[in-house]
Amino acid sequence: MRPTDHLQSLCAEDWQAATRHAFTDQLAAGSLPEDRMLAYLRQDYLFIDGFVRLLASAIAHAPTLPDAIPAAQFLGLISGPENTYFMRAIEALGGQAEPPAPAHPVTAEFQTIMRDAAQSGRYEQMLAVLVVAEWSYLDWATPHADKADDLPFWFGEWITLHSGDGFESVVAYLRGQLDAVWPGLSPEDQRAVEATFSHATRLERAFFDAALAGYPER
Ligand SMILES: Cc1ncc(CN)c(N)n1
Repeated sequence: MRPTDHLQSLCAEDWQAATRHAFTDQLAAGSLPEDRMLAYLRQDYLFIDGFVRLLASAIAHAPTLPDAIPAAQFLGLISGPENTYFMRAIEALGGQAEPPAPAHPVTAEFQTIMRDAAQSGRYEQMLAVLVVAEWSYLDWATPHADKADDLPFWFGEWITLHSGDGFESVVAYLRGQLDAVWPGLSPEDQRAVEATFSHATRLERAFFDAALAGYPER
């Protein structure tokens, strides 16, 4: 079994809940209330801030230039077309990206694990969070790809950004990096990757739970 399949199997229930979620089902059906999509995008824009820094750290820790290049190209996509999508969608939904929204507790926890992974100096820890973030989005978005063109752009482009050949190759690359480093890790470091992978998957599920509920005060 590939190491990344092993990691996913350890948190199968959270993975299933995160990738077959009512939030994304409603998004793909076009029935998600616009205020829920706006609130989600404002929280996710906070997530992207930490994600960009984490991806930059992974680029810095990749063992060779060929290992780093696909991540560097993906960073260009996030900071280019995806960033522009956030700007356009938040504005079209009647909101504003600046000043940033206050972070919901789930968003804050995500920011913490991304910062911890980025600052750990451990490539496999960075990859564990990156693989969950991109693979889980590919998994939920792919079954809805054929509906994207018929939806308002704030729903449709969010599906398109996370499906198709280009995004599949991003996920294949990230999984390939983690699969490649796994056999060289000590048992202790493998357990640490398992913990981070499961934590990140739990947070992906909780992020959609909170967005579906409209970020109620706790
Ligand atoms: C919380 C979360 N996880 C993953 C992704 C995919 N880039 C995202 N935009 N937001």
